[in-house]
Amino acid sequence: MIAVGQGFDVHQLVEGRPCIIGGVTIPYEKGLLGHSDADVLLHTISDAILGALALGDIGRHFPDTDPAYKDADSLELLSLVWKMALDRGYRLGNLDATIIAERPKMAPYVPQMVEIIAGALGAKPEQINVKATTTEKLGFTGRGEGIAAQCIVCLMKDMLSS
Ligand SMILES: Nc1ccn([C@@H]2O[C@H](COP(=O)(O)O)[C@@H](O)[C@H]2O)c(=O)n1
Ligand SMILES: C[C@@]1(CO)OP(=O)(O)OP(=O)(O)OC[C@H]1O
Repeated sequence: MIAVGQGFDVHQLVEGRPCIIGGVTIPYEKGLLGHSDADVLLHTISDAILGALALGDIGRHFPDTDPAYKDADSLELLSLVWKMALDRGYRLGNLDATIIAERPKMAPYVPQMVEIIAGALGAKPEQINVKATTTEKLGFTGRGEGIAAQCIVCLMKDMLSS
């Protein structure tokens, strides 16, 4: 059986916060604002996995009103989400994600992001694609007010498992 899911997330860029994307702390003058560490890429991947499992979204499982998730490490949240997939007998087929940001430049950090995501999902780097695009200075991403990310995942399980 194959299950696909998609995710989309946005976080505002502000001064005085670290810029953590795909588990990598990127040197930049601003960082992403959120209840957690605001890792927009790991959030969209988590949402895509939850989508494939028909389990809602990360806000449902880790509410932003719960102090337990204040400054939470999104890699830990992704690991909890991935356990939900494993518990249901799924493994990763592949994952394709896009970071939408005018700045900072993501390309130098993408290989490290892929390694981190593959590690969290027990996958090979070949199963993970992370890419980035600007919006040619248009819109909130183009003005550098925020960063968006989207993702699609394909999960697979043996027809004999429930
Ligand atoms: N924040 C970003 C945005 C883009 N890139 C890389 O630059 C290439 C060109 O981007 P365009 O928006 O002009 O298509 C793109 O292919 C990305 O590899 C980046 O590293 N960081
Ligand atoms: C990740 C959570 C954790 O409380 O908080 P935020 O960092 O605000 O991120 P968001 O993308 O709004 O998702 C909601 C929450 O699950």
